[in-house]
Amino acid sequence: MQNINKYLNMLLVQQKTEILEIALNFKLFKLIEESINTVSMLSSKIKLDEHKTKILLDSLVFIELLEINEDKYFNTTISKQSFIYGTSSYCGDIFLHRKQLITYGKDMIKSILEDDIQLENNKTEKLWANASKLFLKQEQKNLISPIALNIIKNLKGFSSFDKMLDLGCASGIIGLEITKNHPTLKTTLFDYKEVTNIVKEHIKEYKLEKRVSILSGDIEKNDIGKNYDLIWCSNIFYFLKDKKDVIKKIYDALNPNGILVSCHVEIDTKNSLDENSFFYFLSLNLQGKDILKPMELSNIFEDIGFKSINSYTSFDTPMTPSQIHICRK
Ligand SMILES: C[S@@+](CC[C@H](N)C(=O)[O-])C[C@H]1O[C@@H](n2cnc3c(N)ncnc32)[C@H](O)[C@@H]1O
Repeated sequence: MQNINKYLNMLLVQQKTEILEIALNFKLFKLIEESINTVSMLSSKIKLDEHKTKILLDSLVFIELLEINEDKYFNTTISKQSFIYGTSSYCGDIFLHRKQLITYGKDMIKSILEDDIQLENNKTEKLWANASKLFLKQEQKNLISPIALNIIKNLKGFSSFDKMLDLGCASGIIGLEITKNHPTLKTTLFDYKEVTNIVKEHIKEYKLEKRVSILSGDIEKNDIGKNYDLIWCSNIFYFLKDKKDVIKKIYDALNPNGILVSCHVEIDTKNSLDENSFFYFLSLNLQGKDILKPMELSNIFEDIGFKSINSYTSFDTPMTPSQIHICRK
């Protein structure tokens, strides 16, 4: 008889995520970095009894976020890099937000058994605007921009690009980081109005008011500008009713030889390597938003008329691998 440990072990993941959430909310890694790093010191600082504090710390050792040496706890390289509250590379809110999404997703999953639950559209814009202030800003700055920069700096002709568009920019940080890394590039950041109100603040933070402007609206209904040498477009196609229409709009907005870089999660339901992606997108999928199938985008890019399409998988994108398509007009 085969054992069922694979399925029983799935239940343990929840304990680990709860522990990390508690540690982040206590700003525990910051305290440890400040040498408040014994059970008794931490217990009095976070006002938790010593027995429970020790359990919390030992749990974090098991998930490799802390190390113990004699009676002192120390941050590991990864917790130093990503979980010390207040540092510029802090990614704690990304974890907390995604945990919240997954928890919210549990209700969606129940819709398999119940009537349809749908997100209202006007709420969606507000949700993206709020996410753009904090977690998406952190995620774009620390996790996606380095990948985007690496792709874009290596594009032939990058130094002579004049105009770029970041379509569905959310916090706008990806477009801002690309602009910051080019001496003269002029950039348009496009998203819903409620979202671009937040983007304005980020343009000021980067002091790029002279080179970066905003266009607001609905990608499917409104003008996205023209004469772009480069269009960056990541993680937006899942939300569109007619992808082909929008991709044609992108094509028309590019200069001859202009480049579209598309970065999205594509899921092959028959490929076990896509298991995490499938489950991450499960609640969105249940809300009626299509997951992208392999080849779906590249077929559209080809149909629309892109001359060359260079595609590969990036395993560095947060949580799930993404398919990168570099398409030249
Ligand atoms: C998942 S976020 C991706 C943000 C960013 N491109 C990234 O990769 O981090 C999706 C963004 O697309 C925007 N978006 C989705 N559908 C849109 C539409 N129809 N019109 C304008 N913006 C849209 C959302 O407001 C949100 O900011």
